[in-house]
Amino acid sequence: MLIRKLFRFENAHIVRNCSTDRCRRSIHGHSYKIEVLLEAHAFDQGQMVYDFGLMKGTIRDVIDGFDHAICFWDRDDAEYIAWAKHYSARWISLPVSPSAEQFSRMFFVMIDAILKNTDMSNGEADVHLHSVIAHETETGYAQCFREDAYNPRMGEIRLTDIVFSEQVKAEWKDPAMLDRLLRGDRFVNPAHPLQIPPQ
Ligand SMILES: Nc1nc2c(c(=O)[nH]1)N=C([C@H](O)[C@H](O)COP(=O)(O)OP(=O)(O)OP(=O)(O)O)CN2
Repeated sequence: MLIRKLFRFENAHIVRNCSTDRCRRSIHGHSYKIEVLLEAHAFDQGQMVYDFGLMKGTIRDVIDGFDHAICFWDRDDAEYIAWAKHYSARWISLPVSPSAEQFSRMFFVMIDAILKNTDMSNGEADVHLHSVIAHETETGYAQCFREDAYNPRMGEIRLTDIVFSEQVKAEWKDPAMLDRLLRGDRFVNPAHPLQIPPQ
């Protein structure tokens, strides 16, 4: 079974080398919608694949890091990158170009790492990330599956190569969240007593 949670943010970019002239030479923004699809073949104790509320912790925080920020490919022109960093407190440097396709891959890699580093506390069985859909506009989206996220032919995305500005990190609920993720620290979901005992 699949479940899906939708997140939204506003973000600006240029996508170099693409066919659309407005897109490759002019800074423009999008109201992104990110769909996170989780899959499991058994339920937790609440008879859910994964409680939607649990996705409003670290997963929501990392996605919200992109809100009101400018994203640039770390191979872009050095002068442009310096300008973006100077004039925008919130910026993110990416190891790949900020196309919808690469956004979906990048979020897959980040959310996959978060879930793999999370200690489940409510009997979740085999919940895992199925795919991530990045809607760039009302009419265009990209969907990343596991085989896309780690496909070197699409460019390698290492967590260490996604660099968030100090302002972005300071606005996270846990400003050390990324460092903790990179160190492999565990994220622990809250435990709670059951109202109805299991059969
Ligand atoms: N496959 C992709 N194609 C394009 C991407 C992309 O990320 N992946 N990105 C762009 C631009 O960012 C552009 O702003 C969005 O393109 P488009 O869908 O053509 O935007 P419109 O606002 O013109 O959409 P309409 O709904 O058709 O008016 C270009 N291509």
